[in-house]
Amino acid sequence: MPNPDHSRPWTAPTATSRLDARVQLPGSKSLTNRALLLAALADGGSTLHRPLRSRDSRIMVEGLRSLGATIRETPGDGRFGPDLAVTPGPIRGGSSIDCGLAGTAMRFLPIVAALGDGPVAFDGDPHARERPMAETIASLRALGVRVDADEPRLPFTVHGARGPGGTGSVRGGEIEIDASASSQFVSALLLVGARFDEGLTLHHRGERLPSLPHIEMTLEALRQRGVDARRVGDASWRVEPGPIAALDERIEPDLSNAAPFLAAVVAVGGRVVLDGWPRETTQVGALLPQLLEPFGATSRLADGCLEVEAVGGAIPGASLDMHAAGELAPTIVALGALASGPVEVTGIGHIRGHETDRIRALVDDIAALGGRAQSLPDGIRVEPAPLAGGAWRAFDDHRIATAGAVVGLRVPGVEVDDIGATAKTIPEFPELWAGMLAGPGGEGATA
Ligand SMILES: O=C(O)C1=C[C@@H](OP(=O)(O)O)[C@@H](O)[C@H](O)C1
Ligand SMILES: C=C(OP(=O)(O)O)C(=O)O
Repeated sequence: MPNPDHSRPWTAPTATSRLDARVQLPGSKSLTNRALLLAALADGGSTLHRPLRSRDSRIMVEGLRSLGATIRETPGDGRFGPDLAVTPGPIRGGSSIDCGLAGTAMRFLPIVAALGDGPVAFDGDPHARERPMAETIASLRALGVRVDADEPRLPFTVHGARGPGGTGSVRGGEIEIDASASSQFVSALLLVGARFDEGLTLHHRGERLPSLPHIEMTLEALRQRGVDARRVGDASWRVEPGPIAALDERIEPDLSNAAPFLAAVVAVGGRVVLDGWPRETTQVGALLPQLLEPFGATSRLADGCLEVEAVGGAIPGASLDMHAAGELAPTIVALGALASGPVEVTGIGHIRGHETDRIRALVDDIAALGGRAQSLPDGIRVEPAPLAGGAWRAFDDHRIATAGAVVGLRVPGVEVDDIGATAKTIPEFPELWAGMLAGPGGEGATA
């Protein structure tokens, strides 16, 4: 699926007054794509209310349609578009799926394809071919599923177990993988494991396990659908075989995409209220109030909204281990570029395999503005330095693009080369950002 908004240059607006804004964010990518996939494997029809509508969710919708699900748009009550009604069908082969740059699609859909009745070819954007995929291929082979792959990455073809020469079904049982490069390898197998004859017992053996909250999200999504799914050891999980119940679900706003809006409060000072902040959630973005505290932000959850306040001015330095929340790291590093003390973020070596090599991208972008950032074996360190306007390259990465927006709040003339990269998970970003800066008075920024 081509990226429709490719290369849209954008001058990041600079804030001219303290923030006073209320923001409503579109649905969570991680929750939407899990709900879509589980609905396609369920025992009846499900409706997703207020789903995310973005490139990554469209890729998941198209992929599941190719694999046999019927997915229709139905009128919704959300600001960001229609609901999605999903009717499962027998998993079928015979298609090609373009995963774009969506990690959830490229890791989750091949495991679904293993249940099908023929070959399914997977590919993606040029950079998707560089993202780690070895464990997807190895785990399918360990499950007895044939995968044709010249290299341990995209493109490859999965031969569904019900197809010619297949074993008729995926038996499941006990397997071991190394999920050091991505928690999505674990989530993918757990999401589909209930449809294996013997369910699945999965062990991770490797030097680190990033993004544990995303695995917890997977387990919870399964349990909400009546599947017995649980952690059975430090890095071991079990999913019992059985039906996946249909479920109508209202998708929470994307709390990870709240990161730049909340970082803006630290950068500029003032107050931002985020609507629809869940009291309980499995989203890793729920850690944001705690992550922003060392930078001087205070947060309050009341009446279903999160209110974040900061005084503005000098941003203190900080040292954070973000292994559980790597997807939030680019935003924190952007604050680091504006801080008056050193900011070090560690535990995030694996984000070199995200949409782009995020550590390199951030080091280069900060350097291009005259800043001082340095790559560490498992992270990044930013030293205080005066910044000047200049080019900020997005590298097709939504979170690098929005990190540029955060820096631009205090540095006039930051030119993000491709704000269209935000179409991956938050296509409305430029409008929402402008709305936040305009505030109730409508005069909070220079463009
Ligand atoms: O399962 C998911 O929905 C995700 C898991 C995480 O992946 P990694 O473990 O590769 O970081 C996260 O960074 C990504 O944005 C979404
Ligand atoms: C790493 C991310 O995405 P993906 O799902 O493509 O891995 C992300 O959104 O920060």
